[in-house]
Amino acid sequence: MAALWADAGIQALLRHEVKRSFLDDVARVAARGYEPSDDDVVRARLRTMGVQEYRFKFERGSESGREWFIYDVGGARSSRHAWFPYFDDINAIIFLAPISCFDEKLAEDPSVNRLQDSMLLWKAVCSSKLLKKVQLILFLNKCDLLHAKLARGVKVARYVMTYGDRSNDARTAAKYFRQQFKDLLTRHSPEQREFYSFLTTAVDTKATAVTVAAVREGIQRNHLKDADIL
Ligand SMILES: Nc1nc2c(ncn2[C@@H]2O[C@H](COP(=O)(O)OP(=O)(O)OP(=O)(O)O)[C@@H](O)[C@H]2O)c(=O)[nH]1
Ligand SMILES: [Mg+2]
Repeated sequence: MAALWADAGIQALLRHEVKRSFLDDVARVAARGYEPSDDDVVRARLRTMGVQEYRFKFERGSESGREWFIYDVGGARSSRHAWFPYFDDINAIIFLAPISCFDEKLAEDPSVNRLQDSMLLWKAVCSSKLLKKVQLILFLNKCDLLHAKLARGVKVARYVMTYGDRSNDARTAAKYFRQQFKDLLTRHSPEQREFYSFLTTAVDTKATAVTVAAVREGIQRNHLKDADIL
């Protein structure tokens, strides 16, 4: 199932158009009575401080009465220590890695490459004994920006030495990064586990809703299997 979705992600990636910025929309945003749309909300930069908890209770459908707890954790280095108390009793981690950032540095440490930092963090999560039973789901995010960056002529091989003479298109680059993350999971997980990955553009709310629905189903199925209900 994961592979199927990932391929769908590649198609979406190749079709993707770059999102507009707030500056393109200044008249609308500055108008009296402006109300942010869903697109505006996902385009806002709102740094997560510490950990934010969200609870959802389904009122209808097959999941009626079931409650989900979602914890959004800050990804900045100074926020990561706050994650550990939440490792105890979770079913799944959705890990977002920005694949367009292969040529960027961390704001908190300009000597560190952002994608490299994501990979090291992913490796640490995969290696954790505390998390060995937790389902890990990787979102290779910011595919629209990856596409735009490569179309502008930025060369992956200039920043990622191991990229070699592979083609400098978004599809090849995304596949290459996905394989790197997969290798880390395979090599560093304390127990064998499945690699679930999706190519995402989080600001594309329609496509993301489809991905999230698939992920939700996958987590649910895993949970029921673990509880021996399936
Ligand atoms: N173009 C584009 N922008 C994205 C995408 N995903 C996130 N962004 C933008 O990236 C910025 C940062 O997003 P946040 O959600 O604040 O990032 P975060 O990873 O939660 O950061 P922390 O809360 O500090 O951990 C926002 O302006 C988002 O709109 C994407 O797939 N494509
Ligand atoms: Mg955040």
